[in-house]
Amino acid sequence: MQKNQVLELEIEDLSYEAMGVAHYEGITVFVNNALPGEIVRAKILKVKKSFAFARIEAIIKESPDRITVKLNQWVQTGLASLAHLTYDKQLDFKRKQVVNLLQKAHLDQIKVGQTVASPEETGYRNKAQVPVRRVKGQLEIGFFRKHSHDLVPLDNFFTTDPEIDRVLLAVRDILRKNQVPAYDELRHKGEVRYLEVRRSRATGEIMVILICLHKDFPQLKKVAKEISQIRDVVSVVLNHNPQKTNVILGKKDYLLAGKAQIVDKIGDVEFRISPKSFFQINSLQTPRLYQLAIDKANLTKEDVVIDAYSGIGTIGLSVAKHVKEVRGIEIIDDAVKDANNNAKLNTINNASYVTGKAEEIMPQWAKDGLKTDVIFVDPPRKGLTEDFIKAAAATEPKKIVYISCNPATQVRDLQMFMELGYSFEEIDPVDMFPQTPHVESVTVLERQK
Ligand SMILES: C[S@@+](CC[C@H](N)C(=O)[O-])C[C@H]1O[C@@H](n2cnc3c(N)ncnc32)[C@H](O)[C@@H]1O
Repeated sequence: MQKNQVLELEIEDLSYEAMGVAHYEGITVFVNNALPGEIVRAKILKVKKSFAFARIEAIIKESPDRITVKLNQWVQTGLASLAHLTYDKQLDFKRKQVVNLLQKAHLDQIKVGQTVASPEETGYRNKAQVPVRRVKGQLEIGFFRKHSHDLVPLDNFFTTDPEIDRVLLAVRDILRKNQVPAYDELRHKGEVRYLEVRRSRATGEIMVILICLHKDFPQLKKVAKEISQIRDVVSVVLNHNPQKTNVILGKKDYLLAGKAQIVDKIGDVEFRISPKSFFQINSLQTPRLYQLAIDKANLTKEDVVIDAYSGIGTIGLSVAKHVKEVRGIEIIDDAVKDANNNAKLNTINNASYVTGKAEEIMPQWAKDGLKTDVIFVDPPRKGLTEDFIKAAAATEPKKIVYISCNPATQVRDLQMFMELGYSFEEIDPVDMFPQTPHVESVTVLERQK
């Protein structure tokens, strides 16, 4: 097989990154935008030892599950790389990810529920973070083409709340009008690197964050004032990122206009959200995810609960009214301050949060003899560490509720809990990210007597 060769391929499967999978002369070929059951003519873009990447030149036989996507760029950029598949089949694809992982781990007896559909299939995101670059002489916002830093200009972000799109475009036009230079990555020059916009579904409040190379530039005051006049914008913040790096956010935030936080709600609990706070991005699906976890945990008024990887306290504060006490652990100090303030804001007196690494605090608590009834974990994609898992098991909770945004690390961690005397019967996938291949999943581990 050679680069630029054109081959006829039969697509057998979808990879976990939503690429069509075919085989040719013992080599696995990943074909962008192709669906199982399709026969395509594809051009080879890159060849490695045992796999290759290809692009569709023509679809010879089309899948009945393919739908026409209004803007090809949504799929090309990875913004919505599953948008060409019907929503029902997207849900099946996510369930199958979990089934395959369990099979690989020889856990075929575990039941996998149907993926819980999102109430909204598009326009569900409460936050957008988009690059700003100069394209053909003009400041543009958009998304990078997959595996590159070429900006594809966009004015409709499809999975984002349309009210956020409205503000993104208004800010883009203000930057253009005031001739603010976009960031130039090659020369490490210019001003605005990214735009972030967050919107509360509950209150309609909008926060705009300009992520900039310098913390000041000549047009900044005027630009901030004009942005603050866009309808529903209540907070304008500058995040200063002077580094030559792919990391989006810098360390420092400066309030330019309005308030430092916006208020959102999950169920009946209010949350103040700061620029850097992690907040689940699918506003309507989040309460369903938490309710599922709460129902599965069968909480009682006597329970002492740990909320590990707690962010601004969303899970712990949502369960506080069902239990005796909640203790949270989170690594980002600002998020911990927000969590404790959010407890006060909602007059929740039985929840408190501490700053630290969950894998260090948990062993300490275990050593101090803490007895807990239920531990909720909601770690980042890399999952839990061995130290955390051992310490969690050593505190002997009756149940461990594991919410995960990466079923691969979740299944790995569940196997370790099994070795330590815990078992589980079922995993429930929940679709928090329609049109993308991301899978969220929930399971409850129970201690064996
Ligand atoms: C997937 S988020 C979940 C946040 C929260 N439970 C929610 O649903 O909004 C994971 C959180 O874990 C935090 N985190 C990452 N590594 C951590 C660690 N080693 N110890 C404690 N928290 C950590 C992150 O800062 C982030 O807030």
